Amino acid sequence: MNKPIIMIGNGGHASVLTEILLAQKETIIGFTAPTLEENAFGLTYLGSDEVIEEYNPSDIELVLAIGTIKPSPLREKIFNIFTQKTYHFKSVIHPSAIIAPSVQLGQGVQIMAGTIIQTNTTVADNSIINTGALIDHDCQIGSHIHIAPGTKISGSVHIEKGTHVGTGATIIQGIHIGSNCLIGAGAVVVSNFANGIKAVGVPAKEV
Ligand SMILES: CC(=O)SCCNC(=O)CCNC(=O)[C@H](O)C(C)(C)COP(=O)(O)OP(=O)(O)OC[C@H]1O[C@@H](n2cnc3c(N)ncnc32)[C@H](O)[C@@H]1OP(=O)(O)O
Repeated sequence: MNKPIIMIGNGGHASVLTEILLAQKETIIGFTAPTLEENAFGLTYLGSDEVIEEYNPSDIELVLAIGTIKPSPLREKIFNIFTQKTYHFKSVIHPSAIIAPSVQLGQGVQIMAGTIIQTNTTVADNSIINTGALIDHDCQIGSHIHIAPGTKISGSVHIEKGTHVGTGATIIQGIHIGSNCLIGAGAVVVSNFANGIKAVGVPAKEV
């Protein structure tokens, strides 16, 4: 039997994940947030993140439900704090996602509706592949990455940890993008980018 879940976060991204989990008949104990908040699905407010430690790591699973719009250390920090304490982050995968059998997924990945992930691609821990994103063959998507809605990533692209690829961006084949980069919405990436770069436009240029 699946373990009951605690959601960390209560924004729009949390709502999308909650709806997937409820449709999959998962049991959600409640959610954590810094302060008492209403929840769109009537989930119970448990308190701030520290309350999680009242639960035995072997009795529950966590879902990191905080969304991001740019590189942010927060998701990585929370993931590391709780995995070091032996808590496990559940992956959330929408049933409409098409994921090739050879794809390797890390812990706590979130694969939203309408995504396609092709042969031999890897998606490492705690990354979000958001609604309708396409990732073709042999890509390496690092940990703590957000591939925003509608992004198109061609074959053999390597993206390092913590990078945000903005809504509707396109990346041609074989590109390497370093860690903690911000690729703007709608950008067309045709050249490599080093760590920490912000790039926008068609073709994408560093800004
Ligand atoms: C389910 C979800 O919602 S997930 C969320 C997904 N969201 C995203 O992926 C958002 C990605 N973010 C973006 O594209 C942002 O516009 C950013 C990060 C590239 C720029 O944001 P900021 O740093 O705040 O820049 P700001 O909005 O002040 O604009 C600065 C300039 O860049 C331009 N600009 C901003 N974004 C882009 C873009 N994506 N492409 C080209 N130009 C851009 C602006 O027009 C402005 O130009 P100007 O100086 O000539 O007027």
